[in-house]
Amino acid sequence: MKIAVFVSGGGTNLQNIIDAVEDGTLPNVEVEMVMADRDCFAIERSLDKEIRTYVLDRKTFSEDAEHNLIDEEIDLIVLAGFLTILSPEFTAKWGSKMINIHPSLLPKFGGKGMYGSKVHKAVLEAGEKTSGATVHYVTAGVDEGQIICQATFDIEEGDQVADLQRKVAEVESQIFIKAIKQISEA
Ligand SMILES: Nc1nc2c(c(=O)[nH]1)N[C@@H](CN(C=O)c1ccc(C(=O)N[C@@H](CCC(=O)O)C(=O)O)cc1)CN2
Ligand SMILES: NCC(=O)N[C@@H]1O[C@H](COP(=O)([O-])[O-])[C@@H](O)[C@H]1O
Repeated sequence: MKIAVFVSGGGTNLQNIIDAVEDGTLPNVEVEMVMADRDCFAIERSLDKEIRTYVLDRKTFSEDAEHNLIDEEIDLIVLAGFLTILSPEFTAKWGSKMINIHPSLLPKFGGKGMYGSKVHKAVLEAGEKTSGATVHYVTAGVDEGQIICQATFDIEEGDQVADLQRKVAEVESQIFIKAIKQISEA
């Protein structure tokens, strides 16, 4: 299964995918290309593994990404810490072959404006006792696609944003690889 990974940030989830391919956890997955919507450390992680890497303008990302995908026979697009909202045209074409990981238990704490540490801040301010991560298909509406899998963790007394970021990263690594593996074996 040939995948394209879209990134915007540190690339922790991209690295988890690269590592899972290399260690045999994802035996029939190949990371064909990485596309970034800004300069970010995920690009370094991609170039380090000599993966074809594009850095696109976020204002025209959907159109430019579509151009790069033509004739590549990509089986799955994976949004890994990706922060640009994709066009309705792009999601209509790729939605059934495109997944995203979100750092909350959707449908809570999702949608436009809810990304990165903003999510964890909102979860803490709401007084939630648990949080987690969600893998879902991607539709025109932000974070509204069919949920594929979720993982939860307890929020402990005194937890701050950094604690939730750490706990989310642990569960994201588990469920993202699990979801990609399930799709690759379907
Ligand atoms: N059409 C879709 N595009 C994207 C989806 C989706 O479900 N449908 N998921 C997001 C990922 N995401 C949460 O998981 C998410 C990403 C970004 C935002 C957001 O509010 N972005 C800001 C800009 C932030 C920046 O560029 O620094 C904004 O658009 O104002 C919310 C949720 C990926 N794309
Ligand atoms: N709504 C999108 C969003 O908030 N994505 C989140 O960005 C973080 C960094 O990802 P990365 O380290 O893989 O770049 C991850 O926690 C991911 O869930």
